[in-house]
Amino acid sequence: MTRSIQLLDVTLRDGSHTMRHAYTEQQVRDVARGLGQANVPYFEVSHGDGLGGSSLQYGFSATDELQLIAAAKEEAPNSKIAALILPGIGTKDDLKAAVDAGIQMARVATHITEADVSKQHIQLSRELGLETVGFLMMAHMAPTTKLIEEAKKMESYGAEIIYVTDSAGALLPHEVSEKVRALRDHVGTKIGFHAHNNLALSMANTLAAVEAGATFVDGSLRSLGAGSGNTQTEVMAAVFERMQIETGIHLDPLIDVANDVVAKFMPRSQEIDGASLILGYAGVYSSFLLFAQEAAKQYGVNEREILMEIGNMQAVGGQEDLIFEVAQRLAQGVAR
Ligand SMILES: CC[C@H](O)CC(=O)C(=O)O
Ligand SMILES: [Mn+2]
Repeated sequence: MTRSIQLLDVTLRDGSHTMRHAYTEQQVRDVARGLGQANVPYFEVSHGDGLGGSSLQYGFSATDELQLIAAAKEEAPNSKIAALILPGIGTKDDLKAAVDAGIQMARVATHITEADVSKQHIQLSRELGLETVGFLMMAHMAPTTKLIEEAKKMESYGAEIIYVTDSAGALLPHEVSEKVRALRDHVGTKIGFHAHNNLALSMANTLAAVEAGATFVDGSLRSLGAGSGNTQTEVMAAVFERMQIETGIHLDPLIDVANDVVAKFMPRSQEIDGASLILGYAGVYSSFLLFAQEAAKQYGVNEREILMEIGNMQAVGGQEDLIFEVAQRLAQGVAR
């Protein structure tokens, strides 16, 4: 029997962190057109922190995300466009507006232990006729039993796909296998996996997820995403083709858009440098990287020390302010 996988590209959302939320409409059009030509089934467009993320706390978007979603839809009418939404950041009105702009999938994201807050957004997403994902972030921070408990809540609210999201790029392949297999055995939804490459494990972890039963996997072109980026979409498509796993994707135009479009505007190539390695090692949210670098510069302290301390504190998304507090304390030589 031929196996098939749905590939979801997050260049135009997770990549937005690395682009400092400054995607132009033209860049989005060019990437979306390429993804459409390559027959990529799903791709995500929005501020890096999801709908409504444009703010002082997370960074203002240079271009309104609804305008970017509408432009992407025009360029890739046959791909399904997803938007991420975090309850507490994106409102129900943001979700309705995104539907008018052209999304067909909502990915409702919460911290791994906080699925309760996704109820209203998941229910609304279903009412709006969207394909609905529960996106459990920072999956390394909870034992598998807790993951199952939280996933079951999302399933009961109406989620059709539940993601194990390795936001920090901290999971090891055997841990991914265990988590995905447990979901497969205990939850009735489809299962997805989202990786970050901070420990150079994103591809290995993605394959572990697929072998354990995930049928949705995320990637970004040239790995353009937070921290060291995500599993590289075009590489993943090539690997799946070699494994005779059906994705429906045309490899050549995908490689073209990665190299002729994305590589031309990305601020730097996605490598694992000292700081991004520490994200994975210490279990820190990948989108904290640029904040830590900024704080290190501002207070004249070492960015790796900040990230190690943030990892020890088990900081979670929404606690970006802590990064600056830690930097200030380190500059003053004050221990926690
Ligand atoms: C909400 C921000 C975050 O970037 C979502 C995500 O992609 C992750 O947790 O990895
Ligand atoms: Mn991510």
